[in-house]
Amino acid sequence: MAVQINPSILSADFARLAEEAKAVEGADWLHVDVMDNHFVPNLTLGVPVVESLVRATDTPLDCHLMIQDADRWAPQYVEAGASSVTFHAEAAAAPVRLAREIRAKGARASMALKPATPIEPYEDLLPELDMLLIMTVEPGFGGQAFLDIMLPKIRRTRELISKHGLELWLQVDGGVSASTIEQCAEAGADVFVAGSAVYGAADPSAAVRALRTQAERATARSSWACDD
Ligand SMILES: O=C(CO)[C@H](O)[C@H](O)COP(=O)(O)O
Ligand SMILES: [Fe+2]
Repeated sequence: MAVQINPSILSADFARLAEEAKAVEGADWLHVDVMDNHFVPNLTLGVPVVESLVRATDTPLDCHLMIQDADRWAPQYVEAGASSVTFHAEAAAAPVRLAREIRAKGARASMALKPATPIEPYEDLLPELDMLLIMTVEPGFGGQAFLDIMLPKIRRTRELISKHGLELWLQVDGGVSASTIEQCAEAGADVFVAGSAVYGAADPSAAVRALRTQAERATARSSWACDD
């Protein structure tokens, strides 16, 4: 699968969301961080803003729900027009049922793991998912330092994906930048969320292109991609 770069609008100017979304057209997806001030200690946006963003950009929306009661809310983000919906494993009472509901409503189903949540208990669920998100910071805020202690979990997840012959995408989110994206790609990630590294740059589109080039080069020299 080709490398994908997903700018996170968490680091954009929320008073100019439509313009900020257009500033990264050419990216694969627009990553939208939904926070409820319960699952994480921060509050961002909800369904009405997602509906407006869908109308404001041609880039498909990758909604990352950092909210409690994911079983109740995630389907509403599909109805709002999100093309991919990620719920947290820690916030879903019935993750298999929820993933099936998201797919049945027409979006890609994705599950996220906080840094302290291991992948191993979820091995049998992987075929139910289109993407697995490994958080490389504690969720809640942009601009945090990348947790390189997550690299072994990325490697183990890539091994499970290969072992089961799955098409599952492996996303990393948090502290992904020019300094860290190559380690993530070499470990096995193929979808990269970048907030501050894109919106903090003078030219966000150029930052997306530069990150893509770095990730493609790192993937090409990685052992996991060569094994395919
Ligand atoms: O989910 C998130 C935080 O919980 C964000 O997507 C993430 O932190 C992006 O910001 P940055 O690239 O600046 O770390
Ligand atoms: Fe995110």
